[in-house]
This record gives sequence, C-alpha cells and structure tokens, in this order.
Amino acid sequence: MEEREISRAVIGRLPRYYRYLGELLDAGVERISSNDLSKKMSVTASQIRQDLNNFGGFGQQGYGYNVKYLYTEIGKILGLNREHNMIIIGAGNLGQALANYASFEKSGFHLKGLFDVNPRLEGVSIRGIPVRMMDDLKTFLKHNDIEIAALTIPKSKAIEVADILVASGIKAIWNFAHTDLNLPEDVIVESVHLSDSLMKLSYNISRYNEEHGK
Ligand SMILES: NC(=O)c1ccc[n+]([C@@H]2O[C@H](COP(=O)([O-])OP(=O)(O)OC[C@H]3O[C@@H](n4cnc5c(N)ncnc54)[C@H](O)[C@@H]3O)[C@@H](O)[C@H]2O)c1
Repeated sequence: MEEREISRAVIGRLPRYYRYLGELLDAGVERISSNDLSKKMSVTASQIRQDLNNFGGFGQQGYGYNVKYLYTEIGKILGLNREHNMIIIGAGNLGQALANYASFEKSGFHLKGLFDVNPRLEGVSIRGIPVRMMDDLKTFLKHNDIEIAALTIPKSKAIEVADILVASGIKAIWNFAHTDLNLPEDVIVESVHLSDSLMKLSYNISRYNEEHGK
C-alpha cells in the first residue's frame, strides 16, 4: 500500500472502524457498502469514503468494501499486526482493573509484569501475573522485551517514574496519571483522561436539556 501522510483526525477514527469491521467479520459479512457501514456507525457515507480513500481506496465502485481486507489493512496501520509486550506501573485500583481486562491480549497487547512500591501488594497475582516491587524493575526490563509501560501511579510520582522507565529503554508510555510528561522525542506518550470523556457526556446532557427545554 502506498505510504501517505494521514491526518490525526483520520487516525483517531481508525480504531472505531477497526472495531466495527471486526464485528462484521465475526458475523461472517464479506462485503459492505459505505452506505451500510455509515448506517451501522452513524457516520456519513461520504466521511467513510473520504477516510478510507486515504489508504488508496479499498472500496470498489458498486461492490463495496472487502471487510477482511479493510480490517487487515487498518490493523496494519494501527500496528496491530505485531505483538506488543507491556507492563503496568502502579497496581492499585486502575492498574489492577487494566490488568484484569483480558481483551487487550486479543489485539496483541501482552501484559508481562505489574510493579508497585507497596510491599503489601508483593506476591499478589492478577491473571497469573505477580505484582513485583519497583526495585526489581530495571533487572526485569533487562531480561524482558517490553515495549509499552502503562503508568497508573499518583501524579506526583509520574515524572520521576517515567524518567526511570525511559532510562531503562521503554519507548512507549500509556499515561493515566494526570500530568504531562516531558520525555525525549523518541519516546511515544499516549495520555488517557477518562474525565474528558465524562465532560463530553456532561456537555451533551446539557445540550440535550437546552434543546428540549428542560
Ligand atoms: N486518566 C484517567 O482517566 C484516570 C482515571 C482514574 C485514575 N487515574 C489516575 O491513575 C492513578 C492511579 O489511580 P488509582 O485509583 O489506581 O490509585 P491507587 O492509589 O489505587 O493506586 C496507585 C498505586 O500506585 C502505587 N505507587 C505509588 N507510587 C509508586 C511508584 N513510585 N512506583 C510504583 N507504584 C507506585 C501505589 O502503591 C498504588 O498501589 C492516579 O494518578 C489517578 O489520578 C487516571
């Protein structure tokens, strides 16, 4: 496939296409028109055509899209055709919830370790993965090929711990701590703020109430 610069907005929509196409595949659907996909996803058909044309037009006029091909190609763009090993730093409420969510494995994200500073968590196992102490982190990273670290620790510790991770060779951080990490350019950071999503929900509730005179 031809390499092109794809806008961040389009990239941001790809996981959703990937999810829907995966469901269609599971349901045995081989082809889908942009109109049908549009109805399913509540996105305009022209948006779908525009987005998917970025990748050299997977669709054929009159035939619709080949679901498996599109799913595979979007998966490749999202890097899901490779396995990713990850660790979680901070085995508290959120860290344990992430560790318990087995579905990440289906997309090729393999949880290899959980780390914390709380000695009471040492030896606790989540889905067979023991919580290790931070003192063991450097040695663990030396002997295991880990690409991603999820940071689910208090904000006050995030910068210090991110620096340790980077010094130990981690190249990607999935940051849940509510703080910006100022890391070298070759370290990829994706920050997640569930509260942003909740605020969007709140905005939509207010808008709905206004429109309906409530
Ligand atoms: N981004 C989001 O959407 C979102 C949602 C919920 C929570 N959070 C954030 O995630 C973090 C964790 O939340 P939680 O509810 O799981 O808290 P928690 O207190 O249950 O867990 C935090 C864990 O981090 C450990 N820890 C503290 N310092 C550490 C260090 N230096 N190295 C390793 N582990 C360390 C603690 O011992 C504890 O087990 C907080 O910063 C919280 O604000 C973010």
